[in-house]
Amino acid sequence: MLIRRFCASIPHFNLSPVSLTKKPANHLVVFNNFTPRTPNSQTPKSISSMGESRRPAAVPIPAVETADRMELYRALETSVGSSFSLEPLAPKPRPLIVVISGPSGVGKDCLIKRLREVRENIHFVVTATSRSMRAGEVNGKDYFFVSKEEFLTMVENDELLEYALVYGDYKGIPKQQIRDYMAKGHDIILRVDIQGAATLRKILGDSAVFLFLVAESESELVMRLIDRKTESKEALLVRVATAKEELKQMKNFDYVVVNAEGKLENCVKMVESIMDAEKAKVWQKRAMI
Ligand SMILES: Nc1ncnc2c1ncn2[C@@H]1O[C@H](COP(=O)(O)OP(=O)(O)OP(=O)(O)O)[C@@H](O)[C@H]1O
Repeated sequence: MLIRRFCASIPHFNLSPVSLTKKPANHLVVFNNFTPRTPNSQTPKSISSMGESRRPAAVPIPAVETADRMELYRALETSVGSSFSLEPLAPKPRPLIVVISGPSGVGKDCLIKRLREVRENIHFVVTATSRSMRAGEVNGKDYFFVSKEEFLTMVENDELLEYALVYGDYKGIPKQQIRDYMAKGHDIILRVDIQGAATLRKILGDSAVFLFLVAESESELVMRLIDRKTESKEALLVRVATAKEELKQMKNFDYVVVNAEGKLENCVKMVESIMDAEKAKVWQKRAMI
């Protein structure tokens, strides 16, 4: 019964009553109706077209308990009629575009900085901005700091995937950087505000992965902004009020990731897991920029 099922699973396998013969217990002999494939041989077009005289010889399959591993492997290979391929069974993962967004002060920069330290083959797209540099920031690493005029020229030349005026400053994503790194097989990380994420969703649709970063609570989010001490009291008020509205946009994202107080490492692991899962999908996203 088992042999019948095994044979039925093999293409071109003719399980006629004469196909199996009794042999000593340690050897199963299978007569099959194909020519083992060699570089110069072809699979027969149809079994019925083969004359009796061309039937291949019996292929003995040694007993599993006593057989040499490779001998058994080769016998199985011959019996199924083709060599077992060394090619990977999983399709090659495509480069991902990961959009990371969330309210101001939630920890987007911290998350991305750590992700870049722990994960290979990712490229963080350096955004162009017309805002002035903060203490500790490096031009070309954190942002490309440009004047308003230079920024608007980039817009005119269609060099930006998306751009927006955020709190009085322009921010935009250079297209060429994405193309260059995707061509090298790198995953692309984009950091945008909520407004930017909505625009990117319209442009990229489901071809990118959208992550919404949150603190464990609204209160914790406000504390983080206060502690960062980078905003004036007026700017702080705008960011806090905006954050309340932005939290409502969570539903437009694919994943929500919590960056809890003192738990940045967990947050990074979660993002890595999401990226790994996306890469293991049978139908992977294909982003075209
Ligand atoms: N898990 C965490 N626990 C405690 N503090 C954190 C955590 N993650 C980030 N922070 C702190 O929160 C503050 C805001 O972080 P960060 O600048 O990365 O936020 P952001 O989302 O990039 O903000 P913005 O959008 O305004 O640029 C920083 O002072 C950072 O050190």
